[in-house]
Amino acid sequence: MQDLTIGFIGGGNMARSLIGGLIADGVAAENIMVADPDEGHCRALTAEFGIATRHDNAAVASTADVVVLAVKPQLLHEVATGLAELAGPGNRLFLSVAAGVRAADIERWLGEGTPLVRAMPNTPALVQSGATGLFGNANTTEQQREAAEAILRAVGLTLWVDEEAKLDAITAISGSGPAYFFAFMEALEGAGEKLGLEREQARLLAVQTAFGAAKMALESPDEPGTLRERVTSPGGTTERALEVLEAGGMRDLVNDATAAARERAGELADLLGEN
Ligand SMILES: NC(=O)C1=CN([C@@H]2O[C@H](COP(=O)(O)OP(=O)(O)OC[C@H]3O[C@@H](n4cnc5c(N)ncnc54)[C@H](O)[C@@H]3O)[C@@H](O)[C@H]2O)C=CC1
Ligand SMILES: O=C(O)[C@@H]1CCC=N1
Repeated sequence: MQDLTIGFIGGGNMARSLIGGLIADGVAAENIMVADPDEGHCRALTAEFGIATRHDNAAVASTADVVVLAVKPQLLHEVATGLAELAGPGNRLFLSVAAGVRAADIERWLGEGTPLVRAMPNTPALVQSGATGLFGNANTTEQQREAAEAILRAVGLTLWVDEEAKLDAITAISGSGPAYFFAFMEALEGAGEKLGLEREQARLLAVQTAFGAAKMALESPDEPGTLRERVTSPGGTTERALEVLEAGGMRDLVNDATAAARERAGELADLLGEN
């Protein structure tokens, strides 16, 4: 992994998160390059991580062992067809992080036989606490799968799926998931303010509590349900609050929200796969 050269096509939020995590994990800045038409994004990445940036996708892809496709799903067709000369059977590995674009479509755009891994990471990769689902097409070698996994493992947890459709579920749970937890933190911060705390105090308490709960849930042998029960004294304050959340349909809401996200991933795949 340390010797791999990694070329990012697109240097936005997700690329920045992955690059930050890779650098923090000890990958040399010389082994990472980014192509992005946005001068501001390029300058910011060079200033923050000391990596080289270009405006030319092919120039970056041609020097990379692994090409990470990190543009918006709607741009992937144009970007992939522009890199077709650098792809193909037995050639470098392409690693797409785009939500809702199927491996078969990306392979068709790059060229049949191209080794391709589809990944669904999330932005906590920036602080090496990401969660990524991975799916490799039939053209990938064991070594290439290991390379893809090593890149994503450097920034958090990785998990392979044997059916590509499961990536859409992963998108709904952990790809989009950080936004749900941030939204909950925002809500808790606002609620704290309404209850008379300073905004800053409420934010700190909300964020630290989310962190503490996540750390406990990760480190404890007990399930989240058991940890929840331990906070909930019979006849106490937590019980009263949870009753309100349950009565408001919290679980149904979470089911509906994640089903909607998964459906959107499928819609995007159908729409973008028409190209
Ligand atoms: N943001 C997130 O939490 C996650 C995003 N993803 C996926 O990552 C991909 C990128 O998303 P974000 O980073 O959020 O978007 P973004 O908009 O922050 O970044 C996209 C970057 O691509 C650049 N770009 C535009 N046209 C280009 C071209 N022709 N060639 C090269 N670069 C070009 C833009 O200037 C921008 O810097 C998407 O496909 C998304 O589905 C996946 C998991 C999580
Ligand atoms: O919202 C999106 O479409 C992307 C994919 C997962 C997180 N962000």
